[in-house]
Amino acid sequence: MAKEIIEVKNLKVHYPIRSGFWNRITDYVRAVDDISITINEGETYGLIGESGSGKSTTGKAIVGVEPVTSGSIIYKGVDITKSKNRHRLNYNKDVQMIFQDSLSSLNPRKRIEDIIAEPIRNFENLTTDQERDRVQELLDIVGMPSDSIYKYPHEFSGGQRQRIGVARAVATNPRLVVADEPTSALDLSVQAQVLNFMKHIQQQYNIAYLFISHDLGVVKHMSENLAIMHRGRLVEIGSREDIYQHPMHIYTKRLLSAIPQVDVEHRDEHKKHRQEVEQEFQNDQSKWYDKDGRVFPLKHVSDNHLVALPEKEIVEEETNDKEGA
Ligand SMILES: Nc1ncnc2c1ncn2[C@@H]1O[C@H](COP(=O)(O)OP(=O)(O)OP(=O)(O)O)[C@@H](O)[C@H]1O
Repeated sequence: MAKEIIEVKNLKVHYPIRSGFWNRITDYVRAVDDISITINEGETYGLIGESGSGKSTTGKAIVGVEPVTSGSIIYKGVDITKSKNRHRLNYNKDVQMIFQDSLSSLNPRKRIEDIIAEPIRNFENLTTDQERDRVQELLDIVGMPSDSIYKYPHEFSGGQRQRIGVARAVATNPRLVVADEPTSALDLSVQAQVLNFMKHIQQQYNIAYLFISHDLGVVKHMSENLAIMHRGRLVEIGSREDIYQHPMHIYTKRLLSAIPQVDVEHRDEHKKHRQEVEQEFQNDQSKWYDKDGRVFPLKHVSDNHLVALPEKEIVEEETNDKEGA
């Protein structure tokens, strides 16, 4: 059975909105609103949703760079949102992040050697020679030439910088890497290369990824499990098969229909399907949200497949399944 590495329970990150003469809090942006996910050792867990759905905030809260409003993040049996002691220190070593924009996330004034060595220096006491060997080894793992250590981030292409970002993220030998849209700024062909070597590193070092993306197409062959996020909430959670073969929420179906079609023969058919799904999504919004305009809580449709629909809809889905069987 898969061993879990991290359990996020009822996570909320709310930002106050202030207004008026006294600058009082009048409302909150519910960037993350009651999210629960479990990531297993060595797996890729896809967190998917459109811009503004709360994916990055979830990722940053897990890494610990965004304050949590409520909820818990359990690592090795400890809630790290409450623990500031040595458990927390190990957590900072074991959980790392890769960012979308490698140009702004890598310090432009530092050489690659220092960029990659920085996280190692925070947690280990290596001699200069040991440290250089380690950096060389990491560069080798991500397929970068050894003389890269003397260079600066602007001397590399986007794809190469992303490799350097990955080398930095895995430098401390982490158990979980939160990868926030790591390929979305790259050309398609480079995207595939980066995904391939991320997969390769994962297998070699048994790293789990929380892979954040707006595109269900990108994570299709990477993720064992996926969570679909919308308006700060989860609308569907399931295995790769659940999400790609049996999507239940209209929002998941909409994201699936947005995957670009390479198959020229079926392009018109795909376009028509996309329009139908979009129409369904727009037509009956009241069906997908509660009276306050919020996404419904998740409910089980099978052991690991959960969907955010009103009770009535789920019963109908189950009945249909039985009828079809
Ligand atoms: N520091 C902040 N203060 C106030 N609101 C914020 C803050 N950070 C994020 N938000 C809001 O929270 C919501 C979720 O943002 P978030 O960046 O997590 O979404 P996202 O799904 O990652 O989108 P994108 O891919 O565009 O980054 C958005 O409405 C955003 O404007």
